[in-house]
Amino acid sequence: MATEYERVTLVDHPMVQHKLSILRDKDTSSKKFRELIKELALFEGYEATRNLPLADVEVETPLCKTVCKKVSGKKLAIVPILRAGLGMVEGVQELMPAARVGHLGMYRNEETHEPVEYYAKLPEDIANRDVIVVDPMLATGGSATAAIEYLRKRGVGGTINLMVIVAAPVGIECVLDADPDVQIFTCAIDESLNDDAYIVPGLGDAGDRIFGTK
Ligand SMILES: O=P(O)(O)OC[C@H]1O[C@H](OP(=O)(O)OP(=O)(O)O)[C@H](O)[C@@H]1O
Ligand SMILES: O=c1cc[nH]c(=O)[nH]1
Ligand SMILES: [Mg+2]
Repeated sequence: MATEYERVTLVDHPMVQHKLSILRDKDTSSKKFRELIKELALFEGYEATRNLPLADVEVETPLCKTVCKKVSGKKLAIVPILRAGLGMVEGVQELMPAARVGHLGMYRNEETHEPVEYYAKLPEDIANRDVIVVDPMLATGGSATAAIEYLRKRGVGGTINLMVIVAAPVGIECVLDADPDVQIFTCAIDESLNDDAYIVPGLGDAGDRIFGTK
């Protein structure tokens, strides 16, 4: 559904809200957490690809020839922000098996909360692709903004969609201000950030919960 922000879509299907509630629960296991992140990424992917262009194709059914539609336009790349974004890749890949995957490694400095870039490996032809950046958490917006700026510097001139699971208003505003074209998809817009820049109520540290590191 539309939100107060022009370029932000809230994916609030009842099944999404149900799964998100389980994801937020501190007693949800790491295994279940990974499954839910993957499922939510698949559901969100439907929304993020809603406006993909279609072209006519001729198909011969067992009965006759007919004209149908197939997705056309630019090829896609999925770009997870490591680590937590990795948890969303498989869900989006189920929807778009042919999409290439690029990786951007970033972690937040615990004191300044600024993103530190430590890895990048993108498809060679990234400049010619539309991109879906995936990361479950949009907190201050520093990591997502840095990722989008990196992609623009690497020549991505077309569509960049950012898919997150939980977003804070300050993070949304940071990303929208930084890029005039980016579209954001999120399953929830939470209240605020705490003093450690964690989203409240949020779901904790997504990377640690996916990989069991804490
Ligand atoms: O909007 P921001 O304030 O930048 O915060 C969000 C970032 O923080 C988390 O990553 P983290 O730094 O915990 O790294 P990890 O995925 O390796 O755990 C999260 O997955 C985002 O990338
Ligand atoms: O709430 C938050 C904020 C940043 N990163 C997370 O994993 N969770
Ligand atoms: Mg983390």
